[in-house]
Amino acid sequence: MSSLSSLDEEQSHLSVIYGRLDELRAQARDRLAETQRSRGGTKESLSMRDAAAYGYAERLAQYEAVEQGLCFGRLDLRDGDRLHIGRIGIHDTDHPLLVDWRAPAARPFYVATAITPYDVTLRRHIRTRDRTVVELNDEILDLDAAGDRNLVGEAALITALDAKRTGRMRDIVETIQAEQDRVIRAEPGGVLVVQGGPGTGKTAVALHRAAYLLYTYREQLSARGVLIVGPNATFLRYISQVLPSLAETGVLLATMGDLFPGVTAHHPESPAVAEVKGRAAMVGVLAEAVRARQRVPAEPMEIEVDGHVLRLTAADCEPARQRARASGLRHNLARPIFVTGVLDVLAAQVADRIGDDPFWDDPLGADDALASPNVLDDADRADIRADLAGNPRVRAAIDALWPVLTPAGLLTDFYATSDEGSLLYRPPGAGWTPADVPLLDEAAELLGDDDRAARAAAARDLATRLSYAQGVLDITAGSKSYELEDDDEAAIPNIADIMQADMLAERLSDREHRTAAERAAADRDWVFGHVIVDEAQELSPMAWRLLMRRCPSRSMTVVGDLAQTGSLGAPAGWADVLAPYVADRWRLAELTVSYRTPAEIMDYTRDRLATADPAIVPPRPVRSTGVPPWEASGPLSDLVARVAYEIGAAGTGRLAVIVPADLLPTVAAALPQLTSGPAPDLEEPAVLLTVAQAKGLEFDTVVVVDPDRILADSPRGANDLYVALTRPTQRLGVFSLHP
Ligand SMILES: Nc1ncnc2c1ncn2[C@@H]1O[C@H](COP(=O)(O)OP(=O)(O)OP(=O)(O)O)[C@@H](O)[C@H]1O
Repeated sequence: MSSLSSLDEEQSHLSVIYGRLDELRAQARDRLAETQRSRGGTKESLSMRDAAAYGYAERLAQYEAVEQGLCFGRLDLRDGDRLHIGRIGIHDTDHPLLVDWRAPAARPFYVATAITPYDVTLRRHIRTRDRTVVELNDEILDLDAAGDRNLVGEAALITALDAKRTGRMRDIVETIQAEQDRVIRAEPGGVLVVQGGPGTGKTAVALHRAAYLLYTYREQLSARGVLIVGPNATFLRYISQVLPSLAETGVLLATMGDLFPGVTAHHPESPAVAEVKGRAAMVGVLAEAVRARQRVPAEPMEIEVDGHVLRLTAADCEPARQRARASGLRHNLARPIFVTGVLDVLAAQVADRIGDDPFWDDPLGADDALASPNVLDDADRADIRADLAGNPRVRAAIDALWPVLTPAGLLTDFYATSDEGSLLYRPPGAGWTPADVPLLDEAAELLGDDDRAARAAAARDLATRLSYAQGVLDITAGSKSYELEDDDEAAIPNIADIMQADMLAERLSDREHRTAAERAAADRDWVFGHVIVDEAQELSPMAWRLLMRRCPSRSMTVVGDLAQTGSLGAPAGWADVLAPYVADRWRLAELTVSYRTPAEIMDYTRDRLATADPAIVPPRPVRSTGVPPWEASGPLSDLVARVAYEIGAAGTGRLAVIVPADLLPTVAAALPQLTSGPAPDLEEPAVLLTVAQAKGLEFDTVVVVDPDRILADSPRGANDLYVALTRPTQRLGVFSLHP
């Protein structure tokens, strides 16, 4: 396709673009160095300088990240204009050298067809290696040349799809297809559901959408950040490098287990337990658990104060409890109302005793007023209440009735006091699981923030920073007396001269430098500008509640495939998920073409699942390899030999063996060359995974072990097998183990 003169022409333009990139890089580097060198100034100017340094460093990182494949396309327009499309926008002094793929002007590169050419006469895909143009692919967009296929940049697409996998997902900016582009560039408002079968590019689209939204709505979104939720840590590692531009501006990649700050929730648990924890009914169960911890004494409580016994009965405390509950405040915030009520009861008992005037109805003379049986005034009563409030025994009694509760404390106690035979029973001290996170979040909502622990932690943090800052100042002051004996040198400002310890401590807190994502990760009350949920079919109703709390604007992109649902108790349809939050005000976009899995594997998958679940209809494949899947059966030794052969055939590509969860130890022992474990390194040549671990991933070659067992292992067995069979990009083997 590429003639020498076109190659030369593109090469010279590419060299100009890289030349400009080098200039920009040098500028950013110089400015960063300059900023780092400058010293002194007010607290504000120091913090502005830090922010500027951070910006330059970020820009430099971005320039580094686009070194490979900087420019990948060209559009020739009807009016004679020519646009080069690339990973970032680059301008010369007066005109654009390269248009960012996210800019509106770049859009025709992805959507123009011969039928709807958007004024494009030629679309060129430019393939480069390092800084050299190696191949051009041109499409003339005129109607006569249009075939029946509607793939944009087919040659470049097929090259990308055929490429060997590396264990990391790659960006698709060079070959985004029109149906994908529509999702990527859709308006951010409201909930957009993207439904598509395996390999239709849902994850790729979700990530590119995040990049697009941050580019286009930077003002609104970079302050609040974008949350991307994925199914597990391995998957997040797999996608984390796709778009370096995402790292710049506050995208938080997280699993559900990461979404309760301060809690690490990656402990495993059975799907059946996770299902129960995920039910919507847990909202009422937890609310009841909180009410059950708002007590009145079952038996009268006796509290000894200063040698006298005070009594609290259920009848004494009930009005206080009712008043506190009726306030509508959350548990910890309503507590002071209860405390006040109980202290009133106790103070009245004390006042009755010590203020009792035994002669109140027995006048001593003309000026002994016959008014009240009690000689105490309001100030006396206030003192009594204050004394009682500070009394440890009174405090303990109140704590027993209406304790301050933390989400973790409540949930631990709730599990430990559940029926031992029930799925929810768990002794204290067991680790948190991902399904606990929405419950912790729900508990936090019910309890109201008692932020004493957070405030104490902040105070401790400040104290540490202060002492560190003081240490820095002491060291520099000490070094001054050693090194700077000469008066002139002593005039050079030292850090101790320009900064007080508290100022330095504040700078060390790094507040201004934290991106929205970093701040969001530490703050349960953070509200994101946009939330993207990948593998959304797996989320429980409780998980949805948490996510909706993080996104009250409901600016969300929900990406998934109901046919790949593995979790028990997951929704039957997107309407079920969304109705409680947005009624029917959500949009659906469908992706219909599978870019990952070749026709031979898709045909096999459809036939294999036809009886297990005829409702599963694999998406239309975009290419074929000519290599049909193989089936075999035999003892473990045969599997070992088969896998060894496939590892050889995969060459530099990646291979995965996917097994039912309970077979993992046996197969791992027989095939030690496979990497396995809770967080396997996908960049290794060959890995061993369960179906749950393989979700969302892909490999050049996949061997699925014991498909019948995968089918039988779970009520969602057909969906699990569908996931397993659709992971390969090139070769599939299916092996049934016989003893
Ligand atoms: N337009 C495209 N150009 C090049 N590659 C693409 C394109 N769209 C998707 N792909 C590739 O197809 C593969 C599948 O994409 P992705 O993992 O995003 O699919 P998915 O729909 O999320 O799949 P699953 O449901 O199985 O998780 C990836 O390798 C991705 O890079």
